[in-house]
Amino acid sequence: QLSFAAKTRHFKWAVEYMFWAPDCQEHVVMGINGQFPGPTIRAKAGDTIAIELTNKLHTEGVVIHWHGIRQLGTPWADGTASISQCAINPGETFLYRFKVDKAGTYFYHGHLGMQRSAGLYGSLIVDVAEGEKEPFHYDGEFNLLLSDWWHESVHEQEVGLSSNPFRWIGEPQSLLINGRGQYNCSLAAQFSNGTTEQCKLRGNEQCAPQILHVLPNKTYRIRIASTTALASLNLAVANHKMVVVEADGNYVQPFEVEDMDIYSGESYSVLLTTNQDPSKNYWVSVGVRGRKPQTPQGLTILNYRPTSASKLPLTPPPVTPRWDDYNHSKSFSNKILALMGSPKPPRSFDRRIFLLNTQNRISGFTKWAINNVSLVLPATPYLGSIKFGLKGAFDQNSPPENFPGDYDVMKPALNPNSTHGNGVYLLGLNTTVDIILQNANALAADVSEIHPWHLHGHDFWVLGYGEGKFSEKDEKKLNLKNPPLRNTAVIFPFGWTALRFVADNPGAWAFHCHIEPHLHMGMGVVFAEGVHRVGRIPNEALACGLTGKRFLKPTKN
Ligand SMILES: O=C1O[C@H]([C@@H](O)CO)C(O)=C1O
Repeated sequence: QLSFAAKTRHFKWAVEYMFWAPDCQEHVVMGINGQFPGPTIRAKAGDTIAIELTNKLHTEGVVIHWHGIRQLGTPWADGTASISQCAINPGETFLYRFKVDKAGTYFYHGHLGMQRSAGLYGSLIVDVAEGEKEPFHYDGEFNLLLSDWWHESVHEQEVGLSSNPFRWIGEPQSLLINGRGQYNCSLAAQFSNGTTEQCKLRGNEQCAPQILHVLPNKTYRIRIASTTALASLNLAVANHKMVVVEADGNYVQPFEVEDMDIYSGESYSVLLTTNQDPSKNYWVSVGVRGRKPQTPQGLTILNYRPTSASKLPLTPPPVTPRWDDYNHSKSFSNKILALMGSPKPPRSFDRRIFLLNTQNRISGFTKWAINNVSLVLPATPYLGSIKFGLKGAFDQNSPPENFPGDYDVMKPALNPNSTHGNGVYLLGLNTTVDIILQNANALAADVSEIHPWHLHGHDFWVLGYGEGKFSEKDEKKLNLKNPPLRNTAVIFPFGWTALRFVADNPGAWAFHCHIEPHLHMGMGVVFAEGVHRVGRIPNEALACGLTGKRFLKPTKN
């Protein structure tokens, strides 16, 4: 007798600051239950996850977002401060209870201020339901959670970004693989002509690399997710090709690559076959793309058993493609197509919103704005204020659907001034929405940066990427046949990206650049749909701002 009953998986977590040495230098990180990164959650599709999260920080609130989980029917568990819930105060506990409905590689992270940059993250892996099969075979698996790390505290970073004159955070000191990097030494020092010392690690240090132990002639699934604050990354395994099979919890048409780009907020699964000389070990390298790299590669080793793991590879680590070789990045992104049989997008849209991304100034402060509105989150979370009709909670005017037709995206703005805002795009329930993300020149001439945009509560189809300003002639380039479903998609410098989704999940949802300092500087919008259909929101999610005042008063409902 087979039992297909889904389980509820219970966890008790405490979030706290602790001393840790992610890259061999001790600093303060945000940990969960004494671990950095936080514990890996493993569940099966259809399971319910129940996490009692206690805030053990001394002076600040906290929330956790379950990145890639759509929160169907539980929008209050999305973990976005000021959007889906009130921040959990020090000493308080909040219950995150939600269903993981779709197998895939996911992660979780803080979503208040820049707490993700402070190290509040971990992996969430959903296996196929009992009795179901993945559409590919593998003998074993690994999980790589990639991040970037600064020695300056996140508090200093936040204040710098919000100061006039502006203080940029600069490039990360280290890249971390599963929370481990090496700052003052390199595993591959012998191959560089620099002055970096060879790391002398025993293997039990917090910064010692996690070695991938494999057997010859097997196929391994490597799950890769990026929760970087800033860096776009490229991953390669020396001498080995990878076959991409999953992106953001959706199956893709398998394709082979020698290296892959991964942007903050994205996840992938690749298959790697151990068909190389088993008497050797091989580098796994992670390097910076899209910004001038000033950060050494993150490294670990693929170790063929029974070869000793301490035997270093005899050749240098793979060379990361040039940071500004965008053709290489575009070629990778354009290969990602939905696996045959995946859900197809509706043939047409009900509403198309153009979102122009610009870097701006507001009274001398440096900001990012969308259609000239830089997002400042309100004190009352949108989910509650919309549901209870508390009109004073945020600007009731809809934010702009478009930008001036004569805006030159190839040049710095003629007038870089912008305004703050907190309005919401109210979407008709079950309507099909197109988003054209339009990149532009930043404040400085000839500069346009990569921005990975992440949507909460939904997956979208990526209909295409293009150069310059989106125009009518681009319409026929859109892929309606087999576009991939994702929750994160990049806009390339001076380019556009077209997305389509169905607004079928009652709730209030963030849509934002996943670069942490950019979100801090206002680079996001909020969508809401069908909020009147949302069930009973837990009181703990409402205990602040105007909803707090309302429900602290004794009322009859
Ligand atoms: O938002 C940003 O600010 C800096 C730079 O534009 C100004 O210092 C940078 O590289 C960003 O991505």
